[in-house]
Amino acid sequence: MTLSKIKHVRAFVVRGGGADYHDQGEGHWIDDHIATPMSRYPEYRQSRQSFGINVLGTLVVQIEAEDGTVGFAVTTGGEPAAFIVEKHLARFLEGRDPAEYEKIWDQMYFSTQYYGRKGLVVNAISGVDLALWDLLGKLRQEPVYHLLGGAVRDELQFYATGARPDIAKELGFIGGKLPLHHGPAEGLEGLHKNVALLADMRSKVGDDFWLMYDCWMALDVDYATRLAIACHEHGLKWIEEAISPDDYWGYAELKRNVPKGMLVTTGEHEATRWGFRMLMEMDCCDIIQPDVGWCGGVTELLKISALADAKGKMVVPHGSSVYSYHFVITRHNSPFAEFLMMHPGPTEVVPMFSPQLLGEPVPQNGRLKASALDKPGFGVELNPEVALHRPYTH
Ligand SMILES: C[C@H](O)[C@H](O)CC(=O)C(=O)O
Ligand SMILES: [Mg+2]
Repeated sequence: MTLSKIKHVRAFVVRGGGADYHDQGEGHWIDDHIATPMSRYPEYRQSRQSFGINVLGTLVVQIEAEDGTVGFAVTTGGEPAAFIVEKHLARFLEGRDPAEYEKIWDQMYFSTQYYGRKGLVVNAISGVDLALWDLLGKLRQEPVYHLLGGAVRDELQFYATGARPDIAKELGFIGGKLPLHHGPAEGLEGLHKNVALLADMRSKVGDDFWLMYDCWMALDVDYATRLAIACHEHGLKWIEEAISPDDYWGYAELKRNVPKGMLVTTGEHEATRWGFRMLMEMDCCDIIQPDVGWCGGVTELLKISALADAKGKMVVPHGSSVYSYHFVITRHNSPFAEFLMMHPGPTEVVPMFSPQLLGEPVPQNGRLKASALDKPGFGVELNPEVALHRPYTH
């Protein structure tokens, strides 16, 4: 059966939250003195927006078929990614059958390899790939998770990322991941503050609730090792993205150094089967955390996940909202999912990519039924009240 062919690909930029979840207003927990690789400069320590974490904004990719059906997806990458989609990637889709996602991915990746491979270019490729899967689901009138093989369990269970794991526990999540506030440049005093915050949270949530630290690439192996050892008595379940994603050797060392039972996780800034192969073959971590909108999209995540399965590694995607939900429900080696708490407090559950998506499901009591995903494609629509800007055409 041939599907309606792809007529047009369009790329837009949107500001204000959504897929670029760091693009939030003042006073949001996600921009409150969180340790980063830039924390070594005092002027960029208090706010990540001060060094430009939110400069790009959200990329929206729309793919329209000849019968008028439109698939779309959101990711980060903003205007430069919109340029890449319109001026370079669109040619590999227009006039083609949407079911040819393998060939389309291959052509997008290898045609950009001389300036791409990771980062922004792979974000752009991911955005196109996700929009293509959304279109495919809408044309076939099936949710993406059906196209990926169907659910292997009835519901998803989530841990929550945010500044208030104690509230996340009350809301029914299985664990809470805190942002690390102080990096190596804040010395022993900062290290003690990091440990004290975890100890305080542990006293609030009790022994059985998972607590994790997200270090957002801010540390070095020595500091991360000391942090892990000091946090062990407070039951830190995992230490996430402790060092630079380029330092595979450092991750391998950290994994050897952390106390027995503590997990090392990373991968949200890694991309493609080759990047994740490196993480796995160098034994860098226990859980890989590809972001579905950054690692190459669903087409590439299927390959990454198969590799991880064969190596006995869990795949727990970073954020990614519906793009993660439709994937995680189909895989045994993805036993739970992340929910990023985008409420400024964060004291309430609000949709992760709010306000950009309509119909974006949220966990109830830390869980989401597979049936909540039972709509064609990824099951969401673009909020018509969000202002779209199309900087380039082709
Ligand atoms: C909280 C982290 O610093 C970051 O903003 C999100 C992240 O890395 C995660 O959810 O994982
Ligand atoms: Mg993280």
